[in-house]
Amino acid sequence: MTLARGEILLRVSGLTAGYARPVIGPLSFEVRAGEVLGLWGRNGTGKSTILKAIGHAARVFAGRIEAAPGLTLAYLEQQPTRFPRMPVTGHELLRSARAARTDAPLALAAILHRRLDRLSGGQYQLLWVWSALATAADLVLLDEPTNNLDPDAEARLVDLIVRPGDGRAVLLVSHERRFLESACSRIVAVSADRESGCSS
Ligand SMILES: Nc1ncnc2c1ncn2[C@@H]1O[C@H](COP(=O)(O)OP(=O)(O)OP(=O)(O)O)[C@@H](O)[C@H]1O
Repeated sequence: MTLARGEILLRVSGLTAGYARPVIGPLSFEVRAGEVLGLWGRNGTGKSTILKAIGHAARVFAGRIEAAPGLTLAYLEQQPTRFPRMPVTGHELLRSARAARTDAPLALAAILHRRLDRLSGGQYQLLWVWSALATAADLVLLDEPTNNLDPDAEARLVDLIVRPGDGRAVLLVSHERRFLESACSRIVAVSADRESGCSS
């Protein structure tokens, strides 16, 4: 898909989402090409549920999620499963994720030849996030990508996310306001109070 900067890629209107019962909403926001949008809220407010609803893994009770025609998504769930003890390397992970970008930052490039089950939690997390960012997806959904990261690694994560791209967008979920302020061009606050929805 050819992306024009500022074009709306995803529009969420009056969304109420959940599982057996609604847990979040109503809320509305849009994601535009080229932006990094953050969804901020306290633990348990329903941030992950919003991403799951976008990824068709949670139920939509009301409202709409509209994607631009042909939009491709990459979705990284919270707390990625560690690979089992197998001789799978970072290079192989990127190949299986169909990573299109070859400009991995040096710190990551240096560990790509190593087995995934021998990386530290932080190294693994950065590589895992890069495996989504390096795809050709138009919109990358990242759920709590700071898991396992110390402040230095968190700064490297911000560098990965804000790298100049080709118009694709990132939608980030986190309870860490400071991290979102470093990484995002815009932040939407999500409230657990289902009457108050959200605000930019
Ligand atoms: N699969 C599920 N089935 C039923 N309820 C769920 C399910 N997953 C999450 N919930 C509930 O939905 C509510 C919102 O959870 P969600 O994970 O979306 O919040 P969150 O804001 O992402 O939280 P955190 O910051 O702690 O990750 C919680 O009350 C949670 O218990």
